[in-house]
Amino acid sequence: MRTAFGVETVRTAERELMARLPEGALMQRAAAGLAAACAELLGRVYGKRVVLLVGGGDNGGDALYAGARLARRGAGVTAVLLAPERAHEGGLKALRAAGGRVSAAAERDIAGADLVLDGIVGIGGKGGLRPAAAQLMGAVRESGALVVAVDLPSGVEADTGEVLGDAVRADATVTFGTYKPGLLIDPARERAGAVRLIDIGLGLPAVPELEALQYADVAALLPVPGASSDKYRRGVVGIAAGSARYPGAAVLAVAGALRSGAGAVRYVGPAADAVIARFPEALVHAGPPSRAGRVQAWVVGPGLGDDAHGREQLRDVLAADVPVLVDADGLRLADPEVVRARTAPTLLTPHAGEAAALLGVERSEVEAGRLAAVRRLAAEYRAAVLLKGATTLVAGPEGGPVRVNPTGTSWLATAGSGDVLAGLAGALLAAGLTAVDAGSVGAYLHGLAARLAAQGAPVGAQDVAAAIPAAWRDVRG
Ligand SMILES: NC(=O)C1=CN([C@@H]2O[C@H](COP(=O)(O)OP(=O)(O)OC[C@H]3O[C@@H](n4cnc5c(N)ncnc54)[C@H](O)[C@@H]3O)[C@@H](O)[C@H]2O)[C@@H](O)CC1
Ligand SMILES: [K+]
Repeated sequence: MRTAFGVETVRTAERELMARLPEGALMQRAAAGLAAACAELLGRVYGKRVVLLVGGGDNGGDALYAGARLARRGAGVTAVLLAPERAHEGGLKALRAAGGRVSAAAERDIAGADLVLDGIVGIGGKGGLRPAAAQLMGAVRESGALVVAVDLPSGVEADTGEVLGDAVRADATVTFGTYKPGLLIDPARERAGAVRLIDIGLGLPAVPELEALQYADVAALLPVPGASSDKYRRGVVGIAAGSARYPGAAVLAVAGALRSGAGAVRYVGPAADAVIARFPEALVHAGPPSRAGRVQAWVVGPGLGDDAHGREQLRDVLAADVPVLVDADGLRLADPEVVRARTAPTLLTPHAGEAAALLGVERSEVEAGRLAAVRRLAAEYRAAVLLKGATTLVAGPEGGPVRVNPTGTSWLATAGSGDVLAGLAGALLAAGLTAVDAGSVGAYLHGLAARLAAQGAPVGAQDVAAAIPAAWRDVRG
C-alpha cells in the first residue's frame, strides 16, 4: 500500500524527529537523497548544468544543499534566489564552498540548464506561485531541462491536490518522509511526474490520510472461489439497469459483472432481450427486483432513465437489505434520506458532475477539491463513495483513509465505461468485499483492464469488459 499523510501530520512527525537529531541533520538527509536522485536522472553529473530555483524556506534549503553535493561532483550549479533576503544561509554557504554560484541572470541560466531543481516552496507553500516565480516558468519550459521538484511541485496544494494558477510541471518529484496527498490526486498529480520517496526516518501514525492500492494489496483482496464454492459463495449480482432508450448500459453492466467472478448475474429491466442475446448465461427476470430471487448485491442505475418504472426499480433496490451500488441515473433519482437510512452498505459511484449535483455545488468546485468532495459526500450520504476521475477516489462513510486508484487512464473516458465498472464493482460487493474494497479493487481492475485492452490504441467499453479477466490474471500473477 502506498500511503500519504497531510502537512499537519508531517509537521508533527518532523518536530518529534528533529528534537532527537543534531541541528540540520534532517535537512542533510533530505538533501543527500535529493542529490542522489538528481545524479541518477542526469546519468553523469560531471560537466552538467544545474539551476536551483530557491525560495525563502527550507524547501529552498534542501535545493541548496543538494546543489552543493552536485557541485562537488563536478556539475556547474547556479542558484536563482527568489527571496534573496530569506534564502537559507547554511545552504547558500555550502553551495558557495562547493564552487556553486548565485545567478545574476536567471532566464539566461535557465535556458542553458540540463536540470532545474524546484525548491521554490514545499509543504509551507500557500496560494500558488508568486509572480516572480511564475514569470520564470516560461523559460523553464523552453529550456527543455529536466525539472525535478523538491518535496512537491511548487504551486500545488500538498493536502488537496489543487493546482492554483501557475504551478511547476515536473518530470520527477523527490519527496521526503511520506507521499503527500497532492502527489497522488489529480489535478496536482500530473504536475509531479515520477515520484520518488526518500526515507528520512519520520515516525508516522498507523492510519494514513490517503492510500493507493498496489498489486499485492489487490491480489490479497480478490475473491477466489474455494474448491467447494457454489454460485452463492461466489456471489449473485442483481442488475437493475437499462431502459428501452438505453439498453446498452444494461448489457455493459452485465458484461462487467459476468467477467468479475460472479456466481450468477440476474438482470431485471426492460433490456432483457438485449442482455440475453449477448449473454445467455445471465438470468433475466420480469417484475420488480425484490421478486427476482436471491441476490447478494445490487447494481442500480446505469441507463435506467427517469420514468416511473426506473424510479420504482430504484426504490425497490434501495429497500433491499443487501449491499447496493448506485450509479448514473440512480444517483440523480435517489432520495438522500432513503440512502442515509439504509443499514446494508451502499456504494455511490458518481463522476464529478454527478458529485456536484449530489452536493449542490458547481462541478468546478468538485474538480478542484476532489478529496474534500469525496469525503463530504461519504459523510453526508452515510455511504461509501467512489468519485470517478483520472485518479478515482474512494471514501468510506466512517472516515478513515481515502483510497486513490493508481491505474486510471484516459482510455477509460469513453461512453459505457462507467457501466462496466458498475457491474465489476457490483460483483465484488456480491462476493463479500466491503464497499470501500469493492470500489477500490473495482477501479483498479477497471483501469488495468483498459490499459491492457488499449495497448496505446483506442478502446471501447466492451473491450474493457473483455479485458477484465486478463487484468485479474495480471494481478494474481
Ligand atoms: N522541517 C524539516 O525538518 C524538513 C523540511 N524539509 C523541507 O522543508 C520544506 C518545508 O519548509 P518550510 O516550512 O520552510 O516551508 P517552504 O520552504 O515550503 O515554504 C515556506 C516559505 O515560502 C514562503 N511562501 C509561502 N507560500 C509561498 C508562495 N506561494 N510563493 C512563494 N513563497 C511562498 C513562506 O513565506 C516561507 O518563507 C519541506 O517541503 C521540505 O522540502 C526537508 O528538509 C526535510 C526536513
Ligand atoms: K518544490
